[in-house]
Parts: sequence; structure tokens; C-alpha cells
Amino acid sequence: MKLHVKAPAKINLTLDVLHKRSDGYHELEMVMTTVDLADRLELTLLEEDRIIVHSESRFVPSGERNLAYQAADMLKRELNIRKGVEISIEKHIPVAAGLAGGSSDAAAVLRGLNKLWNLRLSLHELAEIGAKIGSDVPFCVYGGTALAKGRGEIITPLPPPPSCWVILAKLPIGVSTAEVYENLSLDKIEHPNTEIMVEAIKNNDYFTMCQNVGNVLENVTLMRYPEVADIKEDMLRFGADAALMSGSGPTVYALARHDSRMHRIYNGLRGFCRQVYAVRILGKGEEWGDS
Ligand SMILES: C[C@](O)(CO)[C@H](O)COP(=O)(O)OP(=O)(O)OC[C@H]1O[C@@H](n2ccc(N)nc2=O)[C@H](O)[C@@H]1O
Ligand SMILES: Nc1ncnc2c1ncn2[C@@H]1O[C@H](COP(=O)(O)OP(=O)(O)OP(=O)(O)O)[C@@H](O)[C@H]1O
Repeated sequence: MKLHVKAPAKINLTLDVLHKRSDGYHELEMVMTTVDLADRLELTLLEEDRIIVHSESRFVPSGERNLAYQAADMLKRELNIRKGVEISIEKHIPVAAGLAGGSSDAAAVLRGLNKLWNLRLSLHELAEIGAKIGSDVPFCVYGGTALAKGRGEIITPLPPPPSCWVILAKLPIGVSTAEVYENLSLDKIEHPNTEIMVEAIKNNDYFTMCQNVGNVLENVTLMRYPEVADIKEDMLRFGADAALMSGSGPTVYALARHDSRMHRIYNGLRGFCRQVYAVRILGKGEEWGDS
């Protein structure tokens, strides 16, 4: 028995850090949404008690270090399952890019195995198990658009944001999320207004959404890699309605409402950045296209 699962990338419309916690994590408030750039996973049921993960991408770790492996393993241990699975990952989301690619693969495995192993767990239960793998996994279990709090695992679903193009640009730099959080100066933060962003989404107000994107991790990564700041500047010069870094970076994205503006930004960036993608916001959860 085989199952195909889609694992979409996420972008941060906002990312705010409130304080550093005693467990070493940062208390967050952020608005995230999934976009139509996705990995594809094939899950094959194994009767033997074994997890196999492979991918043709040379950037993805094999075996136990892969978050998809960790998701299957966590589910087996939590529920004492004796079945196995072979997971094949077709990687499309750039790795270590701020787009939660690994977390989304893990979430897709949780959703997929819920069906393949006939577990009947709710999304809430899958998200709770996902939180033990990584902070972004619970959001990826739900997909769509959400306000995330805590270390990222407390999820409040939101309606889809106003429809628009998202042009993503990823320079060939791999960023360590832990290092970015470590280098954040909490006293120098300019906080985005999460409440206004949530209202803008609820009111389907594209321009208020564009005016209020903000990510406090941006300064850390942009200071370290000025070439990422240059790409963001270029996006605005080519006519983006908004431009922002996603997660801990280095991917930056531009928002554009009209096709002509999207083409101008996409073609302008393609001249000097190899990994550029023009995609739509997926917005709604449960649009994974699993089969
Ligand atoms: C930047 C974001 O992608 C925004 O959605 C997430 O905060 C990161 O999510 P993630 O990659 O799933 O993060 P995890 O694998 O849980 O943590 C990686 C490292 O990031 C730091 N980290 C992560 C989340 C958080 N709320 N505070 C932190 O300080 C910790 O040093 C942690 O060791
Ligand atoms: N299935 C996977 N796909 C991609 N990376 C994986 C996977 N499993 C483990 N990893 C490891 O996880 C690390 C982070 O990769 P990922 O692409 O998830 O980063 P990210 O987009 O910055 O994540 P986030 O936005 O959640 O911080 C990489 O160093 C990679 O080696």
C-alpha cells in the first residue's frame, strides 16, 4: 500500500520574539502561511518493523538525522506501533532556507502515517507529537494560515490571507536557526504589530497586510549576509508591495498582487539569483493534495 503526501513550504508574514525563556527557547508570536512550493513524499507500508528514508537530494540527511525519519520513529514510539514504512522524499523546497522544509516533511509523514497505519489521531494530537520533533512541525501539521505562539507550537488557525503572488529568492547560503536566535539582541528589537496583521488577514485587507510584514530575526541574518539585504532592496526596486525575510533566512520573499509585477520581480531577480520561485499563497489548511 502506497500514499503520496504533499509537504508545502511556509513563509512568515510576521515573526516577533517576546523574551528568552528559561529552557533556552525564545517566546514567539508569529503569523505564518503555506505557499505552493512543496516537497512530495511517497510512503510505502512495510509489514516489517523498520523505517527507511531516502531522497535524491544531496542536501538532505539520510537515516535518523532526517526529520521525516524522526517523525515516523516518534509516532512508533508514542503509540507502540510495530509496523514499518519506506519514505521517499522528492525535494523541491530549498534546504536550511527559513521555509521549514524539513519540518513540513516531518508533518507530512505524521499526516500520511495516520492514514497508512490507520491511527485515527486528530490534527491536534499529531501536532502535539510533532512539537517533540521541532518548533515548526505543529504549524506544518495544520498548514494553511495561523498565529503561532509559545516556542511556535501553540497554533490558532486563521482564514487565508488576501490572494497574491509570492516571489521567493534563496541565495546559496545555509543559515543555522540556533545561531540566528543566539545572535539576536533582545534590547534592540523593533517589534512587528501581530494584532494588526491578524486583523488585516481577517478583513482580507491586502495593503494593510503588506504594510505590516515584519521579522525581528531579519537584522541578524541581513547584517551577517549583506547580499541578502541587497536582494530585498532589489525586490522593492522591482515593484514589490512588500519584501521580507522568512524565518531565520536566508530566503527573502516579495509580495505582488498583479501578474505583470510578479513577472518584473521574477525576471529581475533571475539575472543574479539561481533559486527564484514565483508561487501562490495556499492560505487554507487541508489543501495538501494527499492521495
Ligand atoms: C525560525 C522559525 O522557523 C520560525 O518559524 C522557527 O522558530 C524555528 O523552528 P525550528 O527550525 O523547527 O526550530 P527547532 O528545531 O525547534 O529549534 C532549533 C533551534 O532554534 C532555537 N529556537 C527555536 C525556536 C524558538 N522558539 N526559540 C529558539 O530559540 C533554539 O536554539 C533551537 O535549538
Ligand atoms: N527532510 C529534510 N529536509 C530538509 N532538511 C532536513 C530534513 N531532515 C533533516 N534536515 C536537516 O534540517 C536542517 C534544517 O533544514 P530545513 O530545510 O528544515 O531548514 P529551515 O527551512 O531553515 O527550517 P526552519 O524554517 O524550520 O528553521 C538542515 O540542516 C538539514 O540537514
